[in-house]
Amino acid sequence: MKELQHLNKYFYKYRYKLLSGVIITIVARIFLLFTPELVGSSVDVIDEYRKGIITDMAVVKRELLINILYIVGAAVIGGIFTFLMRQTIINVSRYIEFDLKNEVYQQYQRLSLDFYKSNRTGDLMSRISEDVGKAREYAGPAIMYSINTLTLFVIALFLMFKSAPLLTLYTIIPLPVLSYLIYVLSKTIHKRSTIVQVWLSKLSTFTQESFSGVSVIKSYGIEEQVNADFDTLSTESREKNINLTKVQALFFPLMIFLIGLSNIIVIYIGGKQYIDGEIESLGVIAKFIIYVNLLTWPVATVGWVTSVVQRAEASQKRINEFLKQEPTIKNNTQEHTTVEGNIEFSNVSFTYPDTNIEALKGISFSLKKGETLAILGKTGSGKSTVLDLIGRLYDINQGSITIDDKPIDMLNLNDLRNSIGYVPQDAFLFSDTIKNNIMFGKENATDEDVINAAKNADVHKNIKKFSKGYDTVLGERGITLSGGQKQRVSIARAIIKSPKILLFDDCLSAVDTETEEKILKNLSKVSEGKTTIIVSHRISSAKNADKVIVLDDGKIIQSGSHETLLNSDGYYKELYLKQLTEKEIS
Ligand SMILES: Nc1ncnc2c1ncn2[C@@H]1O[C@H](COP(=O)(O)OP(=O)(O)OP(=O)(O)O)[C@@H](O)[C@H]1O
Repeated sequence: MKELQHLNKYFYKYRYKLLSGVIITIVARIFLLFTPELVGSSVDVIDEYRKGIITDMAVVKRELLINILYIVGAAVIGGIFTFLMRQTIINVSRYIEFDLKNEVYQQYQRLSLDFYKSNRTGDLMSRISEDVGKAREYAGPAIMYSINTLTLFVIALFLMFKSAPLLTLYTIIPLPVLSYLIYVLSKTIHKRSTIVQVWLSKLSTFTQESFSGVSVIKSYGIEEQVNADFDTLSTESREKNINLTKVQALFFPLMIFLIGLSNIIVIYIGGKQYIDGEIESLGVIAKFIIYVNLLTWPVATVGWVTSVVQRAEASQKRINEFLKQEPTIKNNTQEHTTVEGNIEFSNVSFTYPDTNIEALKGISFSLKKGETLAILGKTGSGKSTVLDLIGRLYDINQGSITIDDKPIDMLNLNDLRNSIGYVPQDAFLFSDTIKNNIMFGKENATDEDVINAAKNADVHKNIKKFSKGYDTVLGERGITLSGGQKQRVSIARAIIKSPKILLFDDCLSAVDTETEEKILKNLSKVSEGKTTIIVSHRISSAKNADKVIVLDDGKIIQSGSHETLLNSDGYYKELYLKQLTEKEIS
């Protein structure tokens, strides 16, 4: 129960709702317990009439009618309170589930990139859905059924002991056995349903992938192979489901068997005691039969609740492990920082913590506010890493990075990131309208801002061609943009917020050189006064930059302006000549 203590703050938050739920539960159960006593007294009235103690039939009828009215009244009021019981306690558990999901989600947002590298997306999803769901079962149903059982048990046993102590002892003998068996059964059901879930998720991942990759499957003509694989998976999944149904099917027969057993004990022992004169009336046997039936469910839930609490404890443990993690990239100051855009790298080295790859080795360069730097180099030479370090997605291992002469880790992290417009190598767009995808960079942007940004990214004309224009929905169930269009929407998103620092990571690779030329021309206007870094494989993107650096295996092998680099032998000049020839040929 140690891990579940995390939920106590939520219980406290909803203490009034919870308390009213507890009271309502107790009241609901009390009304339920009127029935056995009333049935018992009805049977007694009939018995007394048969024995001649009551001689007037009208008295019998009146007594029975009153009892029936009480039973119906108690059932109606009990029913209303049972409804309210669910409305309070189960609702509280839904509120707690909502809060806990938000808490986990906010923690996900807080954590740094390395956290996402070391945890699989599936795991992150299941913490926030399945594990939170299991914790909810503890916060709602488990508590509700526990109070339910406790109230019923205490009051029913008191009433039963009062009228026939020995019979009570015999009657409750099978109940702990029932509770234990239900506990074992619930655990087995849980184990098997977890396996079913695993297979279900394998099936849905497989199906999802085969839908997304349908063009590859069709073009390779491997439909039959895919069908066969699906068949194997679904057969296995069916077997697991059948295994689960087998144990689930035991649940009710077991309950009915044990209720039957208790009934037999009541009738046999109760009957014997009645004959021997140890019980004063037949009504006792009648009401005991009802008590047994009333107690069976709550007793069964003791076993169920035990296994729910165990599961919730395990789930909450996994959730707590995530909640306890601290982001590796910390915001070291709450003071606001205004960023001007002067960037300096001094002898910076960086090794990725997860792969131990030394991506940068002793990099130094400086950029004044408003200057443009182009970074070129072979694939894997460390270009994107330089941009990631400016956004402080990672902290460096050696050397120093300063922004406006302040160490980067002493700037307010949110202010730093807000002053950066970053266009990643793989443009990521949300399944939302084009307008919202662009506005993502600036919440309060006007339509005019959106259009201007799209124009500068040279994607306005493309967007206008869609029948719904800027309201076109992208992604699943929406339009799929071409690689170049995605890149340009992503550029529009970065420039709309007019940031102090613009980082373009090879984001013109999917557009033709003519469009590239146009975008670069627009960007030179947009980026006026802003520090800009363009990572590229093309000389055309670098030629107008104030400075160029060429990286190779994490080191700077050339630096200077376009002109100076063209005048010296090396990677830059070779690339220039190669791309010049390609252009001439095309
Ligand atoms: N997130 C990461 N985690 C671990 N290693 C990484 C990560 N990103 C890059 N690397 C490694 O760091 C090195 C530099 O990668 P980087 O992406 O900076 O190169 P790049 O020059 O931008 O390459 P490209 O031109 O292909 O985009 C590579 O060896 C790469 O495998």
